[in-house]
This record gives sequence, structure tokens and C-alpha cells, in this order.
Amino acid sequence: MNGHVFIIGLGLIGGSIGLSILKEHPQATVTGYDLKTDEMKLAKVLKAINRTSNSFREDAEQADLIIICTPVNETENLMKSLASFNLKPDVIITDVGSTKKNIMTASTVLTEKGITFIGGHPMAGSHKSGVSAAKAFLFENAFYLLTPGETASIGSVNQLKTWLNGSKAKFLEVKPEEHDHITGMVSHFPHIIASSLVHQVKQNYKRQPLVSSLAAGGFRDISRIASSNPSMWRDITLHNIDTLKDLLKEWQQEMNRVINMLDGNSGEDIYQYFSEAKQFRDSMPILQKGAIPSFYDLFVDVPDYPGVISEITGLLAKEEISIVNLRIMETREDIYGVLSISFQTEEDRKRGADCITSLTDYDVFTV
Ligand SMILES: NC(=O)c1ccc[n+]([C@@H]2O[C@H](COP(=O)([O-])OP(=O)(O)OC[C@H]3O[C@@H](n4cnc5c(N)ncnc54)[C@H](O)[C@@H]3O)[C@@H](O)[C@H]2O)c1
Ligand SMILES: O=C(O)C(=O)C[C@]1(C(=O)O)C=C[C@@H](O)C=C1
Repeated sequence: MNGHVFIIGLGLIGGSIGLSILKEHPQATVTGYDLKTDEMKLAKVLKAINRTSNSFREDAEQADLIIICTPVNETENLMKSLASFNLKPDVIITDVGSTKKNIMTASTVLTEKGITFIGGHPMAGSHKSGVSAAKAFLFENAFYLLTPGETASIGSVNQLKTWLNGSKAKFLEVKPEEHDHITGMVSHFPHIIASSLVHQVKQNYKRQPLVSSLAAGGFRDISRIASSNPSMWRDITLHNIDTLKDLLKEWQQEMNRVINMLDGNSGEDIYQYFSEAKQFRDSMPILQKGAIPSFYDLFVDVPDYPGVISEITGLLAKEEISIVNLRIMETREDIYGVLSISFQTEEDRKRGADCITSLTDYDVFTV
């Protein structure tokens, strides 16, 4: 498609959307605006946009499509600013925020002026922030939830989907309340649980410092999202606070059930509890196609000796496997380190893992 796209907020999500739009619609002019000038410049270098904004107002007024990719509280403020501009009459405005009820309510400043607003939320992401972490294929096979405002026509929804076609996401229309309830359960509430688990370990750490060194794969998997941007999650939590309070009450009941089960000291009950959870989780699509990880990281247990990094990169280079990032994680205090290697695709990660395991004795693992 040809036209002017204006992306506001050039972080992980804004950058990924820009990359996917430019991949699919190379003729489009994709202008980006961010409060952080450096992020804006980097977005252009990384080809997530092909133009940096000189004037927020002028670029908004020129746009055929405006995509707001800022934290949700900022999105509400930005909609007020946009409503005061002379936007094109057929402009489509959308957002990518993780909550939808408050956003849709706030969007009435636009819709009462006849401007089309379609709420959006790509259900994929990462604990990483910033445009440097953006990927064109971040949303591939993921659900992309849409909450069209009452005044949004079918034509405008289809037009938005065409603009976002390059994301290769699966679009699904939902009601804002339904959206917040479901994402509250499977995304926002787990964030609270992950953070509170880390708090619990932190409390114990004061008495037993060894606990942080011994926290291994299980803890790493369940606590990864606690490393996300706290201000983004503060805003999400404030937007969905009632759902979260209800879920916390349900969780307390669930924990009481677990305490009673442990008081009962029955191996059969404990087995059933874990087994039921395993069966249900194993049947969920999170483990199937459609929920690809956002980043294809491979972790390699390597001894800490000079030259180990070039040994590994040399092996991968020989097999012509491209890597996008490499770093040693300082998670261990003994002689072993963990080398984290990021690949572009799942296939590259698999080839990388096969290459390293067949040519070395090092253990590899993914999270
Ligand atoms: N991170 C995820 O996994 C994920 C997934 C789906 C949706 N989301 C939603 O996407 C949105 C962006 O998240 P992200 O992960 O890209 O965050 P991010 O921190 O990587 O990027 C946000 C960017 O917005 C910019 N910004 C903030 N206020 C601004 C303003 N007033 N004007 C212009 N720029 C402004 C920041 O400088 C930053 O560069 C959030 O609403 C979040 O809820 C996040
Ligand atoms: O993978 C992660 O780190 C995420 O937290 C991504 C995640 C999620 O909960 O699945 C987080 C918030 C978004 O709104 C959508 C996706």
C-alpha cells in the first residue's frame, strides 16, 4: 500500500510494527516519533521507519494511518492531543496497548469528532524494551486482537489489517471488556505472580544469599517476565486493576486449596493436582504453532576460558548460521558461564543447537 503511516512511540512494539509495515509496503512513507531522540534515530538506522518526525502535529495531520505504540497511560493523553489537530478525515488511528477498556473509553475524544479509532493489541512481545529489540516477525502467528470503535466501518478494519499484513499475525475481534478479562488472566496476572515470586526469593536472600545462585531453570522460566519494563506494567496494572483484584482473590482461594491439600498429606491428591495442571497446560496452544517465542535465544554452558566465544562463533560461521546477538550471562559464580546466543529464526536456533551439540561437549538449552 502507498500512504503515510505515523508511528508514535518507537520501542519494541512500535519498531516491530514499523519493520513489518515497511517489509510488506515498501512504497509507504513510515514516519516515526518518540520522546527519546536517540530511539528515533536508531529506528531509522534499523529501518523500522524511513523518516523521523520533525513536527508531531504536522506528521499526524499528514497521516493516513496513525499507530500509537506508547505505554497505555501515555496513549490516553496522546489521543487527546490528536483530537485537537486537523487530521485527514479518513485517517485510521489505532494503538497497540495491552489493555483495551480504558483505551476505548478514552478514544471517544476522537470518535465523537468522526475520527476512526480501532483498538489493537498484538499478543506477543518480550521482557525486552526499546527499538533495538524490535523484530519484523515478532507477531508472526500470534493473535492480534482488535477492538473496533462503534464508528469504525468494516472497510476501515480491513484497511488496517492490510496495513498490518506483514506482521503475519492472526487478527481477532473482541469486546474491550472481554479483552481485559482474558489478558488479565493470561498476561497481566502472571506478571504479578512472577514479580511476587521474585520478591519472596529476595526476602529469603537476606537470610540465605546462596538462594540466588541456586535459582536455576525452573525459577528462570517462571520469573522471566519479572524483568520487563516496570513503568509499562504499572500502567497496565492501573488500567486493569479490578480484574486483577478479582483474580488475586481467586488465587488466594486456590492457595488455600493447596494448603489444605498439603495438610492432608496425601500423595494421591498431590499427584492429581500436578497431573491435572500438566494435562491442561500441555493441551494449550502455547506449546503449539502460533506462540513462537519472541526471541530465538540459545543458551550454552561454556567453561570460562579465553577464546571460548570465538570457538563457538567460528563453528556457527562455518555452518553459515547467522546470529544476531551474543553475550555472556553473569548468572553463575563458579567456573562455568552461560553464553546466550540470539538467532533470527527458530530454524537457525535449531541448526545452531545441532551444530554446537555435535561438535562440542557443551550443553545447550532454550527457555
Ligand atoms: N512489551 C510487550 O511485550 C508488549 C506486547 C504487546 C503490547 N505491548 C504494549 O505496547 C506498548 C509499547 O510497549 P513497548 O514494549 O514497545 O515499550 P517500549 O518501552 O519498548 O517503547 C515505548 C516507547 O514509547 C516512547 N514514548 C513514551 N511516551 C511517549 C510519548 N508521549 N510520545 C512519544 N513516544 C513516547 C518511549 O520513549 C519508548 O521509546 C505498551 O502500551 C504495551 O502495553 C507491549
Ligand atoms: O513474552 C513476554 O515477555 C510478554 O510478557 C509478552 C506479553 C504476554 O504477556 O504474553 C506481555 C504483554 C503484552 O501485552 C503481550 C504479550
